[in-house]
Amino acid sequence: MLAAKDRLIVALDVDTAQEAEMLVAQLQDHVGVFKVGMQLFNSEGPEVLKRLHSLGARIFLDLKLHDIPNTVGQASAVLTGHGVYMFNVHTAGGKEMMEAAVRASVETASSLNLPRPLVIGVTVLTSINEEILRNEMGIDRTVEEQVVKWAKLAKESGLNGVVASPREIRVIRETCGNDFVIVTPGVRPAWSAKNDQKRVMTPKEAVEAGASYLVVGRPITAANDPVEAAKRIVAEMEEGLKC
Ligand SMILES: O=c1ccn([C@@H]2O[C@H](COP(=O)(O)O)[C@@H](O)[C@H]2O)c(=O)[nH]1
Repeated sequence: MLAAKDRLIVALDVDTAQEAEMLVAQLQDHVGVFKVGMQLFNSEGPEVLKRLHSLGARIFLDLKLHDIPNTVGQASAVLTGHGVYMFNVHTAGGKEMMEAAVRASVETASSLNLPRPLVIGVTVLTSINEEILRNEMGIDRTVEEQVVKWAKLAKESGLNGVVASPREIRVIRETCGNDFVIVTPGVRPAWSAKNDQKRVMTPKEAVEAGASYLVVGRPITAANDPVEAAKRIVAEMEEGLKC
């Protein structure tokens, strides 16, 4: 079983490689994975991955690919070639698109002799609630129903797991089993602000519910003392693992 620390993914939502490197240097003894998302990647390009890898960071590349199958397949091959630990696509892109991502990733990892990255499907973003789903997006299902529908499709398409809010973890586990990876943002300790996250739970609750990995950004990176914040979150996760 993964230790609490190894389940914590810190979102490096900063503009520069220098800021990201400082966070990695401070936090790498306290967390398992660092997430490079569209802000840092679009600002610094793939070079930032090399820089963070050279510090020993394990990277979740969160670019949420969503396009036609051929384009996503080709892009997945490129992302796999960067040697990342995990990357993601939108489940809303459909089965053919997800299968193309998995196929390209498996083939590229094998031809470059790299470990195969985890390919993860984003379901309903954690900033979306029932009202937004229905009134703005025109989806006539509950958030939970929609998340489960997409999680099943991700599993059928060969993905390793999904991104979902902590609130849907139990039902995804029941539907997709214990080996399915559940990566969960929308994690907020009682002592931090919710910001734009709508479907949240505490670190202890998310781990208790069965999360594989927790993604936490601002509660750590915007804290006065990021190391102390990460340690508090890991301690809360450890409580959850005991239950
Ligand atoms: O549904 C999703 C998918 C991705 N994210 C990403 O996770 C982090 C969360 O950061 P916080 O500062 O802890 O809110 C961020 O990089 C998002 O892009 C998500 O929040 N929800």
